[in-house]
Amino acid sequence: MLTESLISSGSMLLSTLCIPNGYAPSTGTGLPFNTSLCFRKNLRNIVCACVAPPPPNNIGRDGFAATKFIDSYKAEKLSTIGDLEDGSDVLIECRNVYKSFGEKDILRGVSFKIRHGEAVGIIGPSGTGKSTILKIIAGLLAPDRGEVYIHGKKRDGLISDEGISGLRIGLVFQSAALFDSLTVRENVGFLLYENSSMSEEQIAELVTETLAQVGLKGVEDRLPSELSGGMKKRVALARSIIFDTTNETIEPEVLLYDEPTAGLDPIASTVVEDLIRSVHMKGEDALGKPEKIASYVVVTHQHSTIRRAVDRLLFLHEGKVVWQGMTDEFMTSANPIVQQFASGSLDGPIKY
Ligand SMILES: Nc1ncnc2c1ncn2[C@@H]1O[C@H](COP(=O)(O)OP(=O)(O)OP(=O)(O)O)[C@@H](O)[C@H]1O
Repeated sequence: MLTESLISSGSMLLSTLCIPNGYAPSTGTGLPFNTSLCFRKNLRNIVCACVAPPPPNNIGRDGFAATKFIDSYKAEKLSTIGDLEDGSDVLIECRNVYKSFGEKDILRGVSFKIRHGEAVGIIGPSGTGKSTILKIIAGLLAPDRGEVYIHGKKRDGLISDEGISGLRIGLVFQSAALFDSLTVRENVGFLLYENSSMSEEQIAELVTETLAQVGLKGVEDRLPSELSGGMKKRVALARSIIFDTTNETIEPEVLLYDEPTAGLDPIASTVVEDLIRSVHMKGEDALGKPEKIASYVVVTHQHSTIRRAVDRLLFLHEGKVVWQGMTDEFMTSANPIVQQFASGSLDGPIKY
């Protein structure tokens, strides 16, 4: 069961995150709980429907606002994605977020927005606070200062906040964080067994379908210990994308991936990178619009993941976003911090 300090209120969240005795997953993060966090109260739908990742406000080209891009984008897309000016397509915003651990100041004024439909990567040197910012977005850690807005609503505490709803946020940990004593089927269907009114047969069928989506077949009855590292990551991915199909409201979803390809060989990395892309843009409704448009954020060190799985990058260094831009700008940036990181050089402003 989750500790009181993490879940102070919000019965829905309590039941969502309740972990039966003996099922504690190994998160590798010191966090004693499951990875998918669902917010189901007071549902509100997002009305905009864009397939292509919309450009962010104030995309920095080495610090300069990309006004030209935004202007041309506005002319082309405003009719379909809603008003960029009023921020209605912003799902998550971190505003001047600070976080320290003891004497260590990790985040020192981090600000950015994640818009509807975006695929965003967070990169930066080790220990710079990338995982910390994901945990703050997911509501697993509270910032010391600054604000986090989920769907336009300020989050005052942790995941238990009442009134933050209509947005499903999943965090896929660096380690797959599966429950060792549960089968793959039970791991993937965990939240549905716990929270939905679906029958066991329906869940089993959906689990099989979802596993097929991530390229796994016939592994439902295996235990995590019987899977390779890459397979475990795919099972974790399946768990994060499974939805209650009997629930009429499809919530927009933001998935947060913490180093999803760490420790994988290049081909397994490609498989996971392509999966991350594919599971988010699938499905069309009767009007041909995407059924479930998700945004996602990937923390990664891998160049292949940057190239294949994300469109926009935030570069975190010394507790701040020091650069942001589109992925194709990353390799050509004149910013010395970015250049050093992209080339892996020992010479430059980043000191180890
Ligand atoms: N719960 C915690 N208690 C104390 N220190 C912590 C805690 N969580 C993170 N830290 C410290 O904060 C710093 C940032 O950690 P974080 O995992 O966010 O970095 P990162 O940028 O994701 O690193 P990496 O790229 O190596 O995974 C590290 O020095 C880490 O040891």
